[in-house]
Amino acid sequence: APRAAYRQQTSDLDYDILDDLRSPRRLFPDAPFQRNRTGSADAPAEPSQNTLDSEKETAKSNGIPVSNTFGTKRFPQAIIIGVKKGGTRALLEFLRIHPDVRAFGAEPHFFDRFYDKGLEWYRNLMPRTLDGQITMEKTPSYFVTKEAPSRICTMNCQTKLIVVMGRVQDFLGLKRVVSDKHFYFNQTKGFPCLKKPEGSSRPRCLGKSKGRPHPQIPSEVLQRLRDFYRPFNHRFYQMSGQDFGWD
Ligand SMILES: Nc1ncnc2c1ncn2[C@@H]1O[C@H](COP(=O)(O)OS(=O)(=O)O)[C@@H](OP(=O)(O)O)[C@H]1O
Repeated sequence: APRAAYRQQTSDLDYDILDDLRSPRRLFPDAPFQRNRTGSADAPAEPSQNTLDSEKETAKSNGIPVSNTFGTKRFPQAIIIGVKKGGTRALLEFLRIHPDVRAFGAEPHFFDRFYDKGLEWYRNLMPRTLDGQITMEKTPSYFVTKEAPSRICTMNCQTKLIVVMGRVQDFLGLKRVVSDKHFYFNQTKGFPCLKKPEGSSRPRCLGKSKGRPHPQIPSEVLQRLRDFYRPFNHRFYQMSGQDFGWD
């Protein structure tokens, strides 16, 4: 029988997508595996040594074991580095609809917490990719880790760093495959969710930790926050050449 690829881990990883994975449902449970897509990409960080040593990764889809020995584990060419609570999980999960994107599912926290484990440990976490596919991960705390940029550059200075903002498919040089037609606005969640894909599966939203109820914030606190962030926002508008109108 297929074994769990990774053991469960601490609670502060971004586990929401695992709501879908603990039962072995996936975002598109009934969709065929795209090339070498496996469950291993969705697992939490901290793989067991057995898993790291194992050449053969086995995932379960619809009760059918799927062996994945194709492709190569590569360092990510693109990393979503932030910002926290900016919709980074949604971005990664939606990008993974793209057949040329493969991602490690949980947050590996390599460049902030686990750097001493070494680059090979990190590379081993990654899903296998074929030529032309992009390997990705997301760990929003890299954005607030001062060592992260130089560490990422030590791995590969060409790594594309994504802060949730705009047209990511263009930035990654991907054909625009993922579009509005994949989503619908879910009133209960208050954000876009994936539509029912081809086949019999149901629409899917991200898990319970997304779309939390927000407290009422007193207007004077909001004003203080706006005043505080205004100069930073303006500097950012200048740097990016775009006025986001956050005032
Ligand atoms: N389409 C879609 N799907 C899922 N989540 C969405 C989406 N759009 C925005 N959001 C909001 O993004 C917030 C979570 O951001 P992150 O995934 O970056 O959080 S984390 O930093 O990794 O914990 C989280 O906000 P809060 O619920 O306020 O925490 C989500 O509501």
